Amino acid sequence: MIAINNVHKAFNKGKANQVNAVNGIRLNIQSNEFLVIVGSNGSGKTTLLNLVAGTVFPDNGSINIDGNDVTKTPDYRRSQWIARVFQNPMSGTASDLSILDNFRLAAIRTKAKGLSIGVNDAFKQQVKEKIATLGMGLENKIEQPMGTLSGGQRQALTLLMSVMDSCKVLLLDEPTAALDPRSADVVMRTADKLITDFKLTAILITHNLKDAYNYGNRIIQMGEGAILRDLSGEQKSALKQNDLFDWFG
Ligand SMILES: Nc1ncnc2c1ncn2[C@@H]1O[C@H](COP(=O)(O)OP(=O)(O)OP(=O)(O)O)[C@@H](O)[C@H]1O
Repeated sequence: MIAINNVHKAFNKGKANQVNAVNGIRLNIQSNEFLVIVGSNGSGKTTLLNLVAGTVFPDNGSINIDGNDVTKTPDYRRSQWIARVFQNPMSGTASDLSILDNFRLAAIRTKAKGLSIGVNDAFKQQVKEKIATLGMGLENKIEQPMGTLSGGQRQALTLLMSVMDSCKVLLLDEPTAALDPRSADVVMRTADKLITDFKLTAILITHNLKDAYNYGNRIIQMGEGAILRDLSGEQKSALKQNDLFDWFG
């Protein structure tokens, strides 16, 4: 689904403060793979995600998504394949608008899966049914402004709106970093369920080693712009949580 072929990305190129953020990475991510990326601060995780999303272009190498060479394709044109959820729960939705209106906007923007656009009761009912699948009781609050919800509730709705798009790839950049542990737990479980239900290919960046252990079917550790470890399937299942802590020893 995603092929990253010998990709390099340096910042401040040719200057004394040049940083080789991504340093010749080769990575093939299969359809339905849920890849977790861990690594120390500054190891290049977000830059790698930005390269996949198209907000940053590589200096060399190529990137393919779903069989298309997207190396020079800007992010807004990659959104036909890719949805992205950021750390900040405020970044994905409009605070002053109701939950319903946020879904209406998302439906207009993306021709969201399973939603026919309109102001009628049928649309409202469809939104309620989608939101009910989160199991958070938010289907009874759809007239409430988004800004009145907690960060966790908002992040769960952002996730739902993102994946209802026709996307095949979900990028999660520390989606729970701003949340309390309980909300973080709800959001991660929601993400996991949506990834399974919508058969998505997903990449999660996290500093939470418990989440890195519990979620995903492949894990890579990055260091200095390179992949230090890459474990998938049974190798990941065989990992102990302490092994992950040892990686950062
Ligand atoms: N736009 C930029 N301009 C200059 N340097 C940058 C830019 N973006 C990233 N870098 C540098 O590239 C390196 C990798 O940064 P990146 O954000 O990808 O790391 P990260 O692993 O996601 O870190 P963290 O865990 O702290 O979020 C860092 O040294 C960072 O300072």
